[in-house]
Amino acid sequence: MALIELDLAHAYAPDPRTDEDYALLPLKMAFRDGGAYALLGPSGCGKTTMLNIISGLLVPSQGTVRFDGRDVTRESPQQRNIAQVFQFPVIYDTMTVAQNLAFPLRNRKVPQAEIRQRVGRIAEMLELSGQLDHRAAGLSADQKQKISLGRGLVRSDVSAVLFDEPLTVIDPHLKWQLRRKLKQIHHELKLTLIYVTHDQVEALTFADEVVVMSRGRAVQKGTAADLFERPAHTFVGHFIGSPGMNFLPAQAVRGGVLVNEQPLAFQDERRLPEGPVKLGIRPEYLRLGEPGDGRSLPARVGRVQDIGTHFLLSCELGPHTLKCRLGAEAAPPAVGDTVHLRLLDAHTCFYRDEQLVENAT
Ligand SMILES: Nc1ncnc2c1ncn2[C@@H]1O[C@H](COP(=O)(O)OP(=O)(O)OP(=O)(O)O)[C@@H](O)[C@H]1O
Repeated sequence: MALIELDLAHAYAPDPRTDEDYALLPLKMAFRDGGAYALLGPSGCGKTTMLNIISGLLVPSQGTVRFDGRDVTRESPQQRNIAQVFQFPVIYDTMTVAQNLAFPLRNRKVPQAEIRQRVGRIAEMLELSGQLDHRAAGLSADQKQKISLGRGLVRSDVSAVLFDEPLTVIDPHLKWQLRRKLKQIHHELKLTLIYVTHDQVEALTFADEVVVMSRGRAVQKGTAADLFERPAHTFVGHFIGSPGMNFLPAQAVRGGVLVNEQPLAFQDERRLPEGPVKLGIRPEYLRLGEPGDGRSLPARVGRVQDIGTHFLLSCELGPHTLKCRLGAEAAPPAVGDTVHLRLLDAHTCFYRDEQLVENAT
């Protein structure tokens, strides 16, 4: 396994007459030895490009890739000792499950006893022990993809295992189980895993740290809590959470902020640079407050959805909509009511030029 360091950018077709059209904007990033990471973002944001640069399937148009300090930028996946699992199963139908799992080890001339032991362990972890002697041809797409996952994980000497949306073909129920299983396997085998997905639940359940990407830019790398509590960019606020963070234009003034011309007081001491800001608050951190408490914003309830465990209110504040998640224990307000939405201080974030403004407290 290896510490992986990227200091690079990539353009597929650099155009010398204009600025290069970057699929990956200049970035510096490290993946620690033994960590579980996810690259998360919408279609076309550059996830696969980054993964292919890490694996060696793609050479970046500028910069370097280092494994444990060694420059591997021009080395192949084999030279880098990378295992990869793709969206669709890559297995040999004529071989048995055991032979498929053993294949990467045989290729490396691993002793027979060790192959047996390692294949047995991986099969057990992925609940494939009962099918080891079955021919892969007769198995379902789910089972075949499990074998692909097993082949990716079977070697203990790899620098990293890279997964590109590996659960796409998997049935939703099994997907949930496999996600947890992968996390458990990571815990036991301590391999460096990097996992590409556009599904935030998948990324957040699997990874210790998630790299959120948007339009070729890695906008934040952090734990699930970092991304939820302190999105570094408004994109992360929108993208993470269901629904995402609410944003309101505001004006930072001495001693507080103005929203819709209304002063809003915070109990903790905020010292924001004065001027226009965007206020960000997650639906989970809005409560029903009292009129005139100086900490709440009046809004009109536009919609109430009963989600079972909670109510989701859509409240209108002038031209803006604020989503508010309320516990199901109390009766929710009715559509058309005026409510006073109280913002929980510690969970309120401020943005300037879409970037988080850190509080000087
Ligand atoms: N071989 C290629 N040649 C030219 N442009 C490419 C090539 N592969 C990807 N791109 C472009 O680079 C950008 C990033 O693509 P990439 O496949 O890395 O995104 P992604 O986040 O993995 O998307 P998806 O989730 O749809 O796979 C996109 O604009 C894409 O059109």
